[in-house]
Amino acid sequence: MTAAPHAGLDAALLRAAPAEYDAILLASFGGPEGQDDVIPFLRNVTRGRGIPDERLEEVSHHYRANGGISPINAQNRALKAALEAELAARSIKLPVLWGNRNWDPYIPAVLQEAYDAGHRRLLMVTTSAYSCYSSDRQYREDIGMALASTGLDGKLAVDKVRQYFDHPGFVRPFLEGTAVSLAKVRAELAAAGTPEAPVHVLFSTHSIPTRDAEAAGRSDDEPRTFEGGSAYVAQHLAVARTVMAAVEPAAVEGADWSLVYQSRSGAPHVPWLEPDINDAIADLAAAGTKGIVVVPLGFVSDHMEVVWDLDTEAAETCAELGLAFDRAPTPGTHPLFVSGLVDLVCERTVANHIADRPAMTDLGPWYDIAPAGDSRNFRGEKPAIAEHGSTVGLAPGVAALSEGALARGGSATHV
Ligand SMILES: CC1=C(CCC(=O)O)c2cc3nc(cc4[nH]c(cc5[nH]c(cc1n2)c(C)c5CCC(=O)O)c(CCC(=O)O)c4C)C(CCC(=O)O)=C3C
Ligand SMILES: [Fe+2]
Repeated sequence: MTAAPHAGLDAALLRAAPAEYDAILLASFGGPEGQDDVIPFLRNVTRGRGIPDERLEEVSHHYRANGGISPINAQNRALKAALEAELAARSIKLPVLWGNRNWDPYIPAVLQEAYDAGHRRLLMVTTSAYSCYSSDRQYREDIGMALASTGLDGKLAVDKVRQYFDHPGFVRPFLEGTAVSLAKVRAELAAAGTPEAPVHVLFSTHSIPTRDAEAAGRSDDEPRTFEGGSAYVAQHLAVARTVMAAVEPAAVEGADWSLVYQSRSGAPHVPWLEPDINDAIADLAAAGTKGIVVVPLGFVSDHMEVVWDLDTEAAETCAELGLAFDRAPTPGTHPLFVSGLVDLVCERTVANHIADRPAMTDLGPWYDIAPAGDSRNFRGEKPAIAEHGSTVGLAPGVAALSEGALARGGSATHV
């Protein structure tokens, strides 16, 4: 047992009492499904920033090269089906609705359909595990804005499960995958006659602006310092360490590891998290590393960021430098991940309630209700659900998340 996270706040305020939900909302990013969708999709992603289509065309090359198709929607359809099967196997009668932030089926339409079908209280599960604006608050704002644009605020309640970066259902598939990838790279080096050659594990996640990282997982009322300067970095470091500690000692022997970043965009003068994975690979090669295992720790499925930036670009960097390379799988529809997501739902439900809140790092279990101001939106704050003191997305009769809606919702277990 370790100190409770968010020691400066009453931890009970960040735990939601179990409630009676009538559907699960699987919320994701969305992606284009053909060449004609690419520019409209990118306009959605960069909405409100006035980026000209010519500039959008420049960032579209990975979609263009793949027939204009992102793998992400197919992966979410598969995840939805897997969740439905797991719920049915446990006799949990909650339908799974699917909605995206940037492509059809769009979240506002899905909320309207849910309401028209008689649903009144949804529990959102996102395809995003860590804390930062893009992976947490932006989803909560998009629900807030959708409730406003549909006029459903006060009629349809939407809550959200905690960020699950250190839930065993998310971590264990990486643990398995890292061991397998290490064995493959070792075998390749052995076949080349250099079984003792140094191998390095690169845990890779999405780079974000440094300012966004620093605002992640904290509020102005609760100044708190994190390893690496932010909750976003600290969460990744803690999970990476957990994975390395759990992988077979023989497999990790002689293998060092580090956290690296990928998929940077934005203006060059704005600082983002570094080092970039390709720079890190070049530095490691110069220092004598002969094999690279890439673990896409920041991602839930093998979407475009993974298949392009890792399987294409990082793999090419390794090939050019003569390094052995293997990329571990993302959780995708791994049975442990699917059942872990259902467990996260059951933490919040009255029926089939699970009181245990497992977490594999000292940082978790992360909160159900974000502290006020958490993961700030520097482009202008919007109303967000699942935030302490917010009145958006609440069930009728619930005054505010700072009052009667909250109670200590079970106990934390570090596993
Ligand atoms: C932290 C994070 C995640 C992980 C958490 C999560 O999963 O949510 C994530 C996921 C994803 N990002 C994706 C795609 C894009 N992200 C962009 C732009 C940006 N992402 C950012 C951050 C993140 N992004 C940021 C700080 C920007 C800069 C602009 C801005 O401040 O918004 C752009 C615009 C063009 C460009 O700038 O390159 C695109 C097209 C897709 C779909 C992939 C597919 O189609 O398979 C997915 C899953
Ligand atoms: Fe992104």
